[in-house]
Amino acid sequence: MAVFYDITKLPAFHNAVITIGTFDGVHLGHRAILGELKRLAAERHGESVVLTFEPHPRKLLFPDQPLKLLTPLSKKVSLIMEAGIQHVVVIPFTKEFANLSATEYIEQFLVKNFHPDCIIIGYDHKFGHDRTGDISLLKQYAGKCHYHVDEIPAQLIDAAAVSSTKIRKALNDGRVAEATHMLGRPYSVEGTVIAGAQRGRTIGYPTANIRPSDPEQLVPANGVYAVRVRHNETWLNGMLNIGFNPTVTTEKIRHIEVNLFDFNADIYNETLEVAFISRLRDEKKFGSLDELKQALHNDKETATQILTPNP
Ligand SMILES: Cc1cc2nc3c(=O)[nH]c(=O)nc-3n(C[C@H](O)[C@H](O)[C@H](O)COP(=O)(O)O)c2cc1C
Ligand SMILES: Nc1ncnc2c1ncn2[C@@H]1O[C@H](COP(=O)(O)OP(=O)(O)O)[C@@H](O)[C@H]1O
Repeated sequence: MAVFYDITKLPAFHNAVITIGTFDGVHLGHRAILGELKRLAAERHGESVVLTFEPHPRKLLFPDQPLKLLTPLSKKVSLIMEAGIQHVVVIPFTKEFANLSATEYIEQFLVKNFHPDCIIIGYDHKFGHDRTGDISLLKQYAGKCHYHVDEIPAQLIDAAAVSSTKIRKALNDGRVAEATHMLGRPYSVEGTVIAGAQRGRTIGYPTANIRPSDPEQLVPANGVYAVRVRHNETWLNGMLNIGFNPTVTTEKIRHIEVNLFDFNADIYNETLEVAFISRLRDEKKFGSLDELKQALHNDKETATQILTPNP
């Protein structure tokens, strides 16, 4: 099992069964493809290999359109590995790479580097300069280049009814439970605990301020959420606010802060992973600190109900 970042230093894979994609989010649609890759690799006595791109192609092709991602590269790689794939190759998505014609992509990139036994791709996958390559071109070259093509049919991809874009939209609207359904796991963001204004403890709700480790990762819509939080190897329940804390400040600085239940420790500079379970409400400007405290009390009750498994 290994991750390769340098395409000039690849081992000779044995009967490589490969698939290619950006896989942002490693959602249920991606998982269907990874499952097929695993199954075919076993059937053909080959090694399973996922080729993925970094940076995300849209960042290079459309630099003016901001794009926040669902999974930082390290998370994406570990999710693919956890799905049981043997090798992940990270391909630098450069201008030069994007400019390969569809036939160069097949012969100079895929065949020369991987000598694939089998290539698995979705029925609608496009590749090469201007995305002119498709599955029929790949099939045309199969005999000459000694590989098989395995097509993931529309039913399998569409059955998942999932796309990275749909998940980004759901999260940007705060619909985190819908994101969970499409991802097959709760959406999560990892970050470091930084110092805040130290007001939280004075109102009885200390809140760890989180700075995401990857500034390119999507942070869900402003609002209050029930969350599970990983601190080292332990998962804790908590409630989290994303927003501008309008009750206590007029500064337009977006904060992400979490109050952990049944927890009391100084965790400045430590790493937390926040998994978004349920949206509770919008952030509000309350008339007083007492009203804010009352709201936090209610949020804690609601979050506890949501996060506690029914007996
Ligand atoms: C679950 C939760 C919900 C919150 N909801 C609001 C809110 O609706 N409006 C608001 O102004 N601040 C809200 N806050 C933020 C508090 O204003 C903030 O935690 C407090 O001022 C402490 O800030 P500090 O950690 O920077 O000291 C919320 C915080 C949490 C943890
Ligand atoms: N239950 C808890 N939930 C969140 N943070 C806690 C908790 N107990 C202790 N802490 C610590 O207190 C800090 C938050 O206190 P707070 O007064 O809100 O200060 P700050 O404004 O610097 O975040 C956290 O960063 C963490 O180190």
